[in-house]
Amino acid sequence: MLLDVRGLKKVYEGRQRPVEAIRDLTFGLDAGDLVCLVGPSGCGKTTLLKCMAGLLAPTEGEVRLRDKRITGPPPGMAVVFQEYGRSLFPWMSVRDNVELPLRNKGIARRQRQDLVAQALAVVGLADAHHAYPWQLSGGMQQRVAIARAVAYQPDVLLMDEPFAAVDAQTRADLEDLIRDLWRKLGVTILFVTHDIDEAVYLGQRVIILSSSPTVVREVLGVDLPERRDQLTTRSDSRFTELRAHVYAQIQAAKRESMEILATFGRAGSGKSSRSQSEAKSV
Ligand SMILES: Nc1ncnc2c1ncn2[C@@H]1O[C@H](COP(=O)(O)OP(=O)(O)OP(=O)(O)O)[C@@H](O)[C@H]1O
Repeated sequence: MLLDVRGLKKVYEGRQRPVEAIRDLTFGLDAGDLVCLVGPSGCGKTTLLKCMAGLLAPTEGEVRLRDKRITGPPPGMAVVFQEYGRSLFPWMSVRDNVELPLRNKGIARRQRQDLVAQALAVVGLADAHHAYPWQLSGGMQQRVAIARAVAYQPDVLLMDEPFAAVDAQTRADLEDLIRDLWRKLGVTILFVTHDIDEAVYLGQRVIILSSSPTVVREVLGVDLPERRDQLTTRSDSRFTELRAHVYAQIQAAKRESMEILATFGRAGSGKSSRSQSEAKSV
C-alpha cells in the first residue's frame, strides 16, 4: 500500500470546547489509484487532507507513505486547494509560480524550464508563461495551480475541492484534464469533492464519509468503463445508479447525525448548520 490512513482521529481544541472533527478513519491507496472522497459538509474532509499532507498533526492514529509515518510535508506529495486565488502569488508570472517549488526542490535551471514548459503545455496554457494570475480567468488560474503540482512530478496528488469555484463548463474540462493526467503520469490521486457526480465520474473508488464525528461509511468501487467522457459516461445507466447510491448514503449519514443531535443535544459546530439545498452536492 502506498498511502495508509490508520485509525486517524483529530480533535481541535475549540475556544469553548474540543471539536472532534474526525473520529476514526482507516483506508488506503495503492500506487496509481484515483480515489474520490465525499462526505457531508463539515465532516472533516479538509482536516483529513491536511493530516495526510503533514500540515496538521493527528490526535490519534497515523498516516503512512510507503510505510513511513508522515510527520511533516513529505517529498513527492503535492496538494491543490480550492482557493487558487490564494495559492498563486499575484506578483509572479505564471511561469514563476509554476517554477517556484522546483527551485525549492533544488532542480537545475535547465530542467526547471523544461518541466515548467511541459506542465503548462499539458494543462493547455502553453501561451500563458508571461501572464500574471490576475490576468487569467478562474479556470485558467486553477490550471496554473494544477500545472505547478504536475511540474513538481509528485507521486501523490491530494486535491481539496479544486473545482468548486469554477463554472460548470470549465469544471467538466478540468475533470477530463485530471483523468488525462492520471492516465499519462501514473500519479496516485486522492480527490476530495462535494459533488457526487464528480466523484463517480472521476474515481475508480469513492470513499463515502459519515457526518462528523467522522468514520468511513462505505468504499464504493466504480465499475464504469476506464475511458470516460462527459456525454457517454454521464448518460450511462450505471452512472445514474452509482450516483443515486452515493446520494442515498450521504442523505442517510446526515439523517443519522440529526438523530444523534436530537438525542444528545447539539454538539456540532457552526459549519454543520450550513444550507444544504444543492441537490447533487453535499
Ligand atoms: N482550526 C479549527 N479549530 C476548531 N475547529 C475546526 C478547525 N478547523 C475545522 N474545524 C471544525 O472541524 C470540523 C471539520 O472541518 P473541515 O473543514 O475539515 O470539514 P470539511 O468536510 O472539509 O468541510 P466542508 O465540507 O464545509 O468543506 C468542522 O466542524 C469544523 O468547524
